[in-house]
Amino acid sequence: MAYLDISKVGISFARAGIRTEVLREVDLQVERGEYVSIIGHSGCGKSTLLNIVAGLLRATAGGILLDGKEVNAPGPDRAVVFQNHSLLPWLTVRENVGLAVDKVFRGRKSRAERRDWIEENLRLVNMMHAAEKRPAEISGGMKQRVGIARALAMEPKVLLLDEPFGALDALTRAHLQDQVMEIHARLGNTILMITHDVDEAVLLSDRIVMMTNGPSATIGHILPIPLPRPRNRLELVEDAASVHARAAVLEFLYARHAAPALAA
Ligand SMILES: Nc1ncnc2c1ncn2[C@@H]1O[C@H](COP(=O)(O)OP(=O)(O)OP(=O)(O)O)[C@@H](O)[C@H]1O
Repeated sequence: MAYLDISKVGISFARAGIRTEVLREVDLQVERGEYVSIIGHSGCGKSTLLNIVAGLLRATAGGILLDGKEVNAPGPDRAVVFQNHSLLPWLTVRENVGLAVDKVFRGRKSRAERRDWIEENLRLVNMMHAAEKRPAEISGGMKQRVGIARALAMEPKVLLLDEPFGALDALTRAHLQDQVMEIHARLGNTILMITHDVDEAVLLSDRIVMMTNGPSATIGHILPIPLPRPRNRLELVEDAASVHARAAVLEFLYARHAAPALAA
């Protein structure tokens, strides 16, 4: 059985007496250590799917198993990083990460071990130099790095990234993508990431999951990205397999499943 097994998941919402089916029969198996991206037009249900995996929403059909255990509530085995950082503004960078570490490891690690663990994770994202700063005193990219450190510090079984680089400028985004690639290479995390960015999906993923448009969205196609790692963004620009993968995703999104407004 796959490490993360999303099986025939569906969800519908009722509003003013009308039921809308957002997702139908979503089937996805993710192996341990795999980096899987989900791409699809705005509103198709990507965040809804991620929130179901996070346990923040309950599927109305199907189910999810993580490492053989049913997912039906949020838990520290699934850490989420959102597009807009969710750091507590009154705490320092170190305290923000510390809060998560204390929650997960109190009773299992001593105070000194927890302090070292916080530092190790801040070092992993190159944020030790700003450990005593508060979120308002650091840049958007730095805040996302702290969010990633906080998520990694929980040692989740799966890291859920909801457009983690979406609000950043292009250069900061590239820098952070490289950092996440390095961390993934070093730690072997299992990652499920939502993105709108085709190049980002090709650069980072082992597989790209392409969603059809909603309502009743589902997985239209899953594209393996057979590029060797470590990957280098400059080399990929002219790499035939990379160019081919990019074209396949663009074709899916803009020819076969154009956004409703574009298709009209
Ligand atoms: N709690 C809810 N109640 C009612 N409708 C909801 C709820 N959550 C999501 N939806 C609807 O589900 C659909 C999918 O939303 P979702 O945010 O998952 O899409 P998305 O693909 O992540 O979009 P984007 O790329 O713009 O972030 C939308 O039509 C949204 O209005």
